[in-house]
Amino acid sequence: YPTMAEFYAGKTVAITGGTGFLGQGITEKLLRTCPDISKIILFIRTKRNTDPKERLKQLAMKPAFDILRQSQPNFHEKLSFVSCDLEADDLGLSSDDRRTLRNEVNIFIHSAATLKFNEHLRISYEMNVLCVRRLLKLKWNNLQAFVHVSTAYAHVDRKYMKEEFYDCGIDYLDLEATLKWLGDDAIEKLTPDLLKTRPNTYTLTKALAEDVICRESGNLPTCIVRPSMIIPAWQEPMPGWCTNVYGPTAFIIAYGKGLLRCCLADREINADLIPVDFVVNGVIGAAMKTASEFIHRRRSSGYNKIMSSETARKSTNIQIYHINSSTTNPLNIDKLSKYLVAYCQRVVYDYSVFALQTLPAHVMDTCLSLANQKRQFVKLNGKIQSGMEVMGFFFTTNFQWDRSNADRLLQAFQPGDRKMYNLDVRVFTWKDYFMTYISGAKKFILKEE
Ligand SMILES: CCCCCCCCCCCCCCCCCCCC(=O)SCCNC(=O)CCNC(=O)[C@H](O)C(C)(C)COP(=O)(O)OP(=O)(O)OC[C@H]1O[C@@H](n2cnc3c(N)ncnc32)[C@H](O)[C@@H]1OP(=O)(O)O
Ligand SMILES: NC(=O)C1=CN([C@@H]2O[C@H](COP(=O)(O)OP(=O)(O)OC[C@H]3O[C@@H](n4cnc5c(N)ncnc54)[C@H](OP(=O)(O)O)[C@@H]3O)[C@@H](O)[C@H]2O)C=CC1
Repeated sequence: YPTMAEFYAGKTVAITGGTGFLGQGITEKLLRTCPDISKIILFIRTKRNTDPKERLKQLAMKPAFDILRQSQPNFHEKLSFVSCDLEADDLGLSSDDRRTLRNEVNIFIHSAATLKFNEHLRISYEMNVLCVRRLLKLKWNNLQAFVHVSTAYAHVDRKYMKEEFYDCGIDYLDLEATLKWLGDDAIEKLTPDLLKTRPNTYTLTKALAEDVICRESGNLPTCIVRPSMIIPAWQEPMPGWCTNVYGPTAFIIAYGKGLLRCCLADREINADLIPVDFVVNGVIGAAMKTASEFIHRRRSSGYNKIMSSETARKSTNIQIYHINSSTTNPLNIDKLSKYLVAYCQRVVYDYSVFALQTLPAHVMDTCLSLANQKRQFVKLNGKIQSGMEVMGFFFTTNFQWDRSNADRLLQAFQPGDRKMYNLDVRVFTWKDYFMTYISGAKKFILKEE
């Protein structure tokens, strides 16, 4: 395998979700560490009346690029965009942009998704599953790697996950046909039956998307990266860097602000959290390995007929990489217990929340009202509790992951790259990292010094 910088020299990379947390990290690292990369094309939609062109400008000003801006002030010249709407039939792409993508893109990274756990199944399906089907059909002429970002929690109907495809129990073609004629209310009623033991529509649709990759990617050089819960950066682009409050981040902030005291969690479980820089390295490295092997095989790429799920799973050579922490550097929730009260029994949790959070929130709001100020604590407490409801499943269930493939991926990197694109989480201690996490949340989310 070549070095990462050699591999990406002269390459055109396209990224969906480039405006998101992981996408920003990937874009920054590629530009900073692979100086001869030709171009990065970001899929950007119009959002809150801001068009993609303006959003790209705003993106280049974001903190993710602060370090890069110092060494390469003109880095934005390598960034371009295609205007998209990934929920639309034609992905919202113009015919010119389709042509550009078909002919120019060498590496494609699909990171866009809706991450809302409780999203309506129709929206979650369209964004997380149907969009993947549409992207695979783009008739890529020069593609060397198609990297699909999934999640280590895609198959949470199991307790132990290998880096392989699993039967989802639902055929996405059947589901897609059903969603076409069912109304939104009926879908909502049917959703619990479809989820079975899964906690939410997010995990179901991410699992179905993997089935799409398995059955429909044909000869395209494809791989899947499954990160666990992505949290602020350990080191890159800067310690603590983050852009959202997903996963435990909202709770850590709420805890720091004195709004959270109780957690619906089992102390025995290992929390699988992974700083974003390791995931960025995994995606960049997986693309390099997939493409290098593809170039070596000199197989023609192209879109094939859809295979049955079982045949596809038996015959596939698509590599899957678990980028996680608990396999090699576990974080036991018990270690957090001096900071908060964790209850795994529902009834005890409900009473504790009432006594330690809800009641004080009402008292505080009453004081605010008396002082003629706006009430806020009851509303905030409600948000924290609804967040805890959707996260509770993950805080009370223990999972284990095999990560042999991810370890082999690191071995495929040139010795000089193994540090710069490290995937081995044993290099930090959780105690030290948490100081970084907390100061990152303060700086990048709360905008406090
Ligand atoms: C010291 C305390 C430590 C506590 C630590 C506890 C132990 C840690 C154990 C860790 C175990 C491991 C966890 C594994 C989790 C696996 C997850 C799977 C991995 C993935 O693939 S990533 C997907 C991650 N997705 C999310 O995290 C999304 C979670 N959020 C949602 O689903 C929704 O936002 C939510 C919370 C249901 C609200 O939805 P909705 O009402 O429709 O509104 P919005 O989404 O528009 O958001 C409204 C409002 O809520 C804020 N928000 C977002 N996330 C949370 C949250 N987790 N808790 C509380 N509030 C949240 C959001 O920012 C919005 O705020 P505004 O102020 O803008 O209104
Ligand atoms: N964050 C995490 O903890 C984990 C994430 N993952 C996976 O990693 C990937 C990236 O997640 P992350 O970066 O954290 O998420 P973010 O929410 O930060 O980013 C999501 C990205 O998807 C884009 N997107 C969403 N809907 C559309 C749409 N209809 N059209 C075009 N773009 C759209 C968003 O664009 P816009 O800016 O326009 O909203 C944004 O760029 C996802 O596939 C997720 O499932 C996996 C495990 C854990």
